Amino acid sequence: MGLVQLLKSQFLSQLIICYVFLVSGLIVNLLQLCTLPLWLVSKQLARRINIRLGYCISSQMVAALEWWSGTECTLYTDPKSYPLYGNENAIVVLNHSFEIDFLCGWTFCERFGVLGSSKVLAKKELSYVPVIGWMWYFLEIVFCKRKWEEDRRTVAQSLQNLRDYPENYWFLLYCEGTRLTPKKHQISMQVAESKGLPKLKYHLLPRTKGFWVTVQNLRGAAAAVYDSTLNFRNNEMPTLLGILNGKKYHADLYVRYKEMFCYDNFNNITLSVFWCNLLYLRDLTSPLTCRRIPLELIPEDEAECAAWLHKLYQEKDSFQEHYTQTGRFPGPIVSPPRRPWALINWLFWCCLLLYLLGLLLTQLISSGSMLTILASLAFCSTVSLGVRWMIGQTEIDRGSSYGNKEVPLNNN
Ligand SMILES: CC/C=C\C/C=C\C/C=C\C/C=C\C/C=C\C/C=C\CCC(=O)SCCNC(=O)CCNC(=O)[C@H](O)C(C)(C)COP(=O)(O)OP(=O)(O)OC[C@H]1O[C@@H](n2cnc3c(N)ncnc32)[C@H](O)[C@@H]1OP(=O)(O)O
Ligand SMILES: CCCCCCCCCCCCCCCCCC(=O)OC[C@@H](O)COP(=O)(O)O
Repeated sequence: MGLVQLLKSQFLSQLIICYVFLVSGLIVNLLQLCTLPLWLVSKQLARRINIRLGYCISSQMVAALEWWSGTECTLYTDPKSYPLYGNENAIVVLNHSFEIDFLCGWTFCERFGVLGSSKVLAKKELSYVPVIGWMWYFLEIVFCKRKWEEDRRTVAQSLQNLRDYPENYWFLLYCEGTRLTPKKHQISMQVAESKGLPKLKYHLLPRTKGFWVTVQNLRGAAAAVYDSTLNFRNNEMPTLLGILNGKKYHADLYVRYKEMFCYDNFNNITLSVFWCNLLYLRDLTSPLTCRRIPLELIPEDEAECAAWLHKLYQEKDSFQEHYTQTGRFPGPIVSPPRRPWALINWLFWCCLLLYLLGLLLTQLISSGSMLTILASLAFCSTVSLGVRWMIGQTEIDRGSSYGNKEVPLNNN
């Protein structure tokens, strides 16, 4: 083990990273709170400021992945769709199998310049997590209780609010609704069987209502769906603690781009693909090629949209099978390079907060008061326990019981 690796694995280094993240995060949360009156005066300006404040927090986690752990992220996609990424609003559909899949998603957001503005349909419980959850409140993240009777109205309303968002964003949807575990997989395949759907090997059965409501409410605001499939090399199951330990992983992300909708109803679909190319790609040399999926191609009818999504997941499953067999996704690699901004932001907060910590410690030691020193130690322990609890939110073993309950087999 080299000296740098040894340094990264030390508890003290990790404690410092967590301290900087937590304190800077709380400062940013406070600044976000201060923007509240501005919402009444200029909503768009308040949103733009919050995008930048949010970036200060989320980019620290991206910096930890890219610069501390040195994790590499490879993108497999269509070079012709590539210039659109980050320059249009899009709905991203991603598999939910890994503890740090959200962080890899963030990394791609960072590389395409949409990190501060990126959105997600997140479970309500995450809104209570200090720093990240509180930041999300100001970034107008859409929360759901995973109870459709309650969500159908609130989710639609929150999505409507995003229609006039001032900067480009990616809206992330984990249609599986929860992380993959063997038990959840087994139960969801029972549901698939009861619905007469083919079984999936690598995914849970997607929940279709969130996807339908998102597509319906973002029509005209988002241009496309980026169907993304993530995997890690060497069958690794990366963790946030691994990242903090400086462990390097290699993520592969496939964003599909095939002319996959040209088969069912040749005449109509061919025509719409042609118009989509005209509208979005301005490339008429190959009118049958549907690169990323334009929103116009997704059925408006709820049942048809659900069937469309189920088919998409069957195809996602085949991409994972391809990855398992060959160790790569289909298509060319067009990886965007990491940018320095996340690192610069991180170094800024490190310098500022370590300087302040140094001042505080000097004062503490020179005061010589045992009570103050003990109180400070107790405070530090509480902070580390708090951060450990936050990290626990990303751990699959500590995940929710959603999708764990057996359902009657005759459920149609
Ligand atoms: C170029 C680069 C491209 C890409 C880069 C990649 C990504 C970057 C993009 C953006 C990054 C942005 C942010 C990332 C940061 C952080 C994110 C972190 C975490 C947040 C993630 C979460 O919190 S996931 C959990 C919350 N989200 C969801 O649940 C979404 C999916 N769920 C739904 O859509 C649901 O439908 C719902 C939530 C809207 C409602 O749920 P509810 O349970 O009430 O209803 P359902 O309809 O789903 O359930 C009833 C139906 O389901 C059937 N059923 C029952 N049991 C099961 C089962 N075990 N499995 C499947 N289906 C089941 C049941 O039969 C009912 O069927 P119906 O036929 O009646 O529908
Ligand atoms: C600079 C680096 C500092 C790192 C140290 C600080 C760590 C702080 C950790 C913040 C944690 C907040 C993470 C929110 C994202 C969690 C993503 C996630 O995966 O959520 C799970 C849900 O999708 C589904 O839940 P389940 O039903 O599977 O249960």
